[in-house]
Amino acid sequence: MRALKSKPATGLYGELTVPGDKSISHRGIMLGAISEGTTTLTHFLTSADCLSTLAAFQQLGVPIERNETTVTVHGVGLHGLKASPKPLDMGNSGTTTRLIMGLLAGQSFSSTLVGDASLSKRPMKRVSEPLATMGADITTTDGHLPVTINGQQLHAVNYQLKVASAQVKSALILAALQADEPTTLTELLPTRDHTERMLTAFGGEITTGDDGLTITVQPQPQLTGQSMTVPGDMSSAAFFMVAASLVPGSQITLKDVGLNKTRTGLLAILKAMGGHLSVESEPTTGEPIGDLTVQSADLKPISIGKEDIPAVIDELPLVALLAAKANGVSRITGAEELRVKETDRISAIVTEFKKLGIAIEELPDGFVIDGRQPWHVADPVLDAHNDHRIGMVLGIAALLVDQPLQLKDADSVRISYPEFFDDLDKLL
Ligand SMILES: O=C(O)C1=C[C@@H](OP(=O)(O)O)[C@@H](O)[C@H](O)C1
Ligand SMILES: C=C(OP(=O)(O)O)C(=O)O
Repeated sequence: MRALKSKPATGLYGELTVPGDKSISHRGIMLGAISEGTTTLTHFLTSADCLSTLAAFQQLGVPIERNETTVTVHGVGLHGLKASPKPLDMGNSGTTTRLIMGLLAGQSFSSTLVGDASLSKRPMKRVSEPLATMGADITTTDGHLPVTINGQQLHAVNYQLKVASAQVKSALILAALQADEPTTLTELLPTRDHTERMLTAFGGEITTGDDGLTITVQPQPQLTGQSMTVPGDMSSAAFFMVAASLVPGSQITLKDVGLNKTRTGLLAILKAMGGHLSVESEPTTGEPIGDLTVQSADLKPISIGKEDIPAVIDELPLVALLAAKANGVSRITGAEELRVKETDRISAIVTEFKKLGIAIEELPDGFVIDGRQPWHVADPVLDAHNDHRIGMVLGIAALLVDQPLQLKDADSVRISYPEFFDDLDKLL
């Protein structure tokens, strides 16, 4: 149990560089592993999820060294991975699991994937079924982990994705690299495109059509190791953007944050709600980055739906918190994917926000929140539900309450942001 900081006497103030992007750190290891030569990742995210990816690739025979946040991957090429003598432990990481399934489906050996209790409840058929259309031989346990993958020669497909998911898309891209012919994938909505951008940087041939939805992958590329600095994680910066917006008297600057437009839904939402936010982008050759300055503001309510969700999927608990302080009724719909994250995030947010007396109504695919109702703490013991993002949003919510609150499972922040509470203290 952790005692949370309650309402501060003054606002949040100062500058902060948040840790590296989780999605990009995972992909850096994976693409580095299947490239020829050395890949160096600077500002790598050393959270539990990314360390699960690092350990899994070491077990697949890839030499990888880490010195604090610098990781060196000695690539073995697309055909150089080796069977692991024991099951590969995915820990809590959905991204590691789904992407590695696509990669291992085309290898010349068999693999077994296991994970923790939360990950073992999350759906895996969304990946095994489309991979099966490419000839993959994957057995799940009732659609879940443990999963066994018997590597096969894969063949190309023309596939329409059934869920708006960058993890499913990326699994199919990694499988398509090993197919016999070019593969075409069509997304339902644009989702984060780090795999496409990074694959291009490593020498792969992948194109996205003018519709932004149709992706063509050329098979059997010669990938070459790269050196890259991982941008700050927008999904981590988001906690402090929301804290600074809501705690009166705040002004903070978050340095070198990734500004890929498939990830910046929260910036658009905060602006539409009347937030005080300025963005100073920096010129780059790779992923766009910039500095974000946020000041506190009085917020208006917002309505967001299906099309808005992918660019803000991991920040939706924070959108709910913004809504809980806005001067009207907000509606968040089309977000049923939240029910299959580390916990059912819709149910967890509703349960925990009700403990703070927030007027929140649960919908099958989101929430309705009336920010005009004053908060009244009904239960001071909050629960992260073993979910890093729920734990962190509750850590920010506590700053809006002037009585002591406790947090159960606070340690879950190690999954994506081990230094979260220390970094929050720096700004307080
Ligand atoms: O591809 C990725 O790196 C991720 C994709 C998203 O998941 P879905 O693909 O399930 O939407 C996101 O929620 C997750 O944190 C990271
Ligand atoms: C859903 C998340 O991650 P993953 O799917 O990789 O477990 C997340 O980080 O919020």
